[in-house]
Amino acid sequence: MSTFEIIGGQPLKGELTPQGAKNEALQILCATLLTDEKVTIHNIPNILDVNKLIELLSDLGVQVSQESKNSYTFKAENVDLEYLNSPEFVKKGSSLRGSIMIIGPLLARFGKGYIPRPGGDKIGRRRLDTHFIGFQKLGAVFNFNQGENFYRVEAKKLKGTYMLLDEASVTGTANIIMAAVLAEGTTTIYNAACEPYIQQLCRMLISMGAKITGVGSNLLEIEGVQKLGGCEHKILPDMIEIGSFIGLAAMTKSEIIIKDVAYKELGMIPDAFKRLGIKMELRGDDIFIPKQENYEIDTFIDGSILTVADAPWPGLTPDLLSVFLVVATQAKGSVLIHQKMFESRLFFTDKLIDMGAQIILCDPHRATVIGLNQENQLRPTTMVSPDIRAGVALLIAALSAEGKSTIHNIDQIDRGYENIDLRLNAIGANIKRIVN
Ligand SMILES: CC(=O)N[C@H]1[C@@H](OP(=O)(O)OP(=O)(O)OC[C@H]2O[C@@H](n3ccc(=O)[nH]c3=O)[C@H](O)[C@@H]2O)O[C@H](CO)[C@@H](O)[C@@H]1O
Ligand SMILES: C=C(OP(=O)(O)O)C(=O)O
Repeated sequence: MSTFEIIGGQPLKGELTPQGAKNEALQILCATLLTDEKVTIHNIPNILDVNKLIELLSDLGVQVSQESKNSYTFKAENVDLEYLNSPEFVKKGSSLRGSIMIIGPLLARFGKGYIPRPGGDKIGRRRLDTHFIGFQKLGAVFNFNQGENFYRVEAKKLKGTYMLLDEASVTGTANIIMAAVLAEGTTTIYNAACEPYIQQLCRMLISMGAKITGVGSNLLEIEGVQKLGGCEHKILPDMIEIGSFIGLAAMTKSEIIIKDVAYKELGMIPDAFKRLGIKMELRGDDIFIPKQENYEIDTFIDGSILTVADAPWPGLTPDLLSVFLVVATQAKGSVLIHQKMFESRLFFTDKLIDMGAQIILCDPHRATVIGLNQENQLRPTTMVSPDIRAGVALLIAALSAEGKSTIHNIDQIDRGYENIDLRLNAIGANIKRIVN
């Protein structure tokens, strides 16, 4: 387990360019399994989870070639389905969440898809029912071996149908879309997730020859086709990373320009930060965050305490609530952070309390933050990164705290943030990576 040693308390200044979006990349990479033709993907982030998935595809027989730093080609001409029965697959497949999305494409193209229980953040219950109920509705037979923790779906032929998803699951929707594009007839998915990740997946599939309407809405109609062809696709900038940088700038009183953010894909993220009092300016497609000595949390119109809560897109993404929480600790005013989707994502607040933050963890889903208005800085400390977003929130806290903090288990951060130490050091941070 590697560690970051951070000397915090200094403002940063400069430009940051967001990496390609982790959660889009995981979907797009799985979609390369849908064709035997060449697929070129640009702006792939160089992060742990994505690299693990690329390795898994390669183990499955996909020809992978890295064309430049962030561009790869994939050709799934000779997929080795036997690999799905190997112990190596069980080990690798279970090490990340995104691997679950190989099932839809494999089922659609080869009639079977297997996966061990996937990994990802331990942030509460993370059920997969939506995925498998969807496959069953398309005609697949589902089998879950509880002892082995192994999921299997098989189908001679998938048939389009109407389905109302039991929840707007992001990876579930992606998986079902990828199965339905090669099914016979029309599939209608209602209560579909519609994050930019899903929209991008649909755009990619359409460019491969799929017939999908309703992109961007929660009602998708997919007319199955016999075969998909190759394509070229560019991954959007990572909106979670952009949000993390906005929070970092405010908390550390830094002037930061975030380059090429694809602003119109950010949904309500910028406005949610503005309600915490963070000033920003859109310059072309860059976000300029000025140095701010203080920022004041808005109230609701009737004067009651603001709530920042997650919701399925176009609501606020749950992946940024940890960052909102840490940023609120130095704001003027109070806010209720309500993490509705996951029940174990707020426990890291203990560490912030140790650092001097005023937080009441009301229950596993809700934390009230009473901002310190930059009057008392957080104290440095030693901590362990519990999950990817709490990890980055703790990194932001450490960069704001004067003195030396240590964060262990930074693999959790590396899962989703490309060379975060080097990129932040380039604009004035002091982060040392200690590889154990
Ligand atoms: C690899 C990947 O893309 N991971 C993302 C994906 O995970 P993932 O696709 O696994 O998450 P899901 O969308 O399936 O669900 C996330 C959680 O929210 C709950 N839920 C979901 C929908 C809903 O309408 N109501 C509800 O309560 C689910 O029960 C679950 O506990 O989406 C999550 C929700 O945006 C993000 O946190 C993850 O970063
Ligand atoms: C929870 C996340 O990732 P994963 O779904 O891969 O665990 C995340 O990206 O915030």
